[in-house]
Amino acid sequence: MAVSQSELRMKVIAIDGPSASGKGTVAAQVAAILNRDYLDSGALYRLTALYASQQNIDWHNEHEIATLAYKLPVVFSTDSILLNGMDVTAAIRTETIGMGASAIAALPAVRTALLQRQRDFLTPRGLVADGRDMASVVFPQAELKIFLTASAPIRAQRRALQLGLATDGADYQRILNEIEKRDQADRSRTVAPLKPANDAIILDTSLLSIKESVEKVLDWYRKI
Ligand SMILES: Nc1ncnc2c1ncn2[C@@H]1O[C@H](COP(=O)(O)OP(=O)(O)O)[C@@H](O)[C@H]1O
Ligand SMILES: Nc1ccn([C@H]2C[C@H](O)[C@@H](COP(=O)(O)OP(=O)(O)O)O2)c(=O)n1
Repeated sequence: MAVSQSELRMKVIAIDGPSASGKGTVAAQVAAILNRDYLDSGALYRLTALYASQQNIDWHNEHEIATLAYKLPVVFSTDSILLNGMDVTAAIRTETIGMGASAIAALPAVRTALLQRQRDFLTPRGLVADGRDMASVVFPQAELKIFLTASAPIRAQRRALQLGLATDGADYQRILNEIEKRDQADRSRTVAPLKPANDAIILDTSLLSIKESVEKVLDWYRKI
């Protein structure tokens, strides 16, 4: 009997999860080991938020931001991201832009505008994609779906270390507050909220090293 399109498994490993859980790090390493492309979908939301702010467009202006998102002039290369010819690799990583990304990500027209752009990253090489809705919306036929998480205090410590800040005191507390605020916003929105897909495997990395987290994903991949 013929297999319908909806039954076909896509050569995609979807890795979703909350902020600073390690999705990007694990997804990029798994992609390199399996010789696949890597999609950092959050970067597209961050780029859209940055582009809007550069043009003084309010992050709640759904129509204008969706229009920008459709024509985002972005070039991804191995170690940099160019927006309109400008290197914005570091500029999109600030927590202000993270909050902006989270705000515009709640607008349905913006998500629709970025949908095809994300799907276009899939080539015959295969893809490892990280974000919030890789498994539920963008690649529902992904061959493996992981929901990567860790406790909020551990994620805040990881983010602090990543930014070269102390893992206690005022900086840590501010990062923890920002992480919890963004998680809450991403979980409670009506479109594509942050939550594990029904068929996702939950990987809590609170007590795991990066190497162990990558190994877990590869172990599951070998079993599919
Ligand atoms: N399992 C882990 N154990 C310890 N640190 C980790 C682990 N996974 C990721 N990290 C570190 O946590 C930080 C945040 O990871 P990142 O991949 O940027 O998260 P996300 O993409 O989910 O926001 C990075 O500095 C990364 O090296
Ligand atoms: N697939 C995605 C990816 C990101 N987003 C939104 C929600 C997030 O708070 C922001 C930023 O995402 P990003 O993955 O870059 O953020 P973190 O690295 O996890 O802190 O974008 C989304 O709604 N859907």
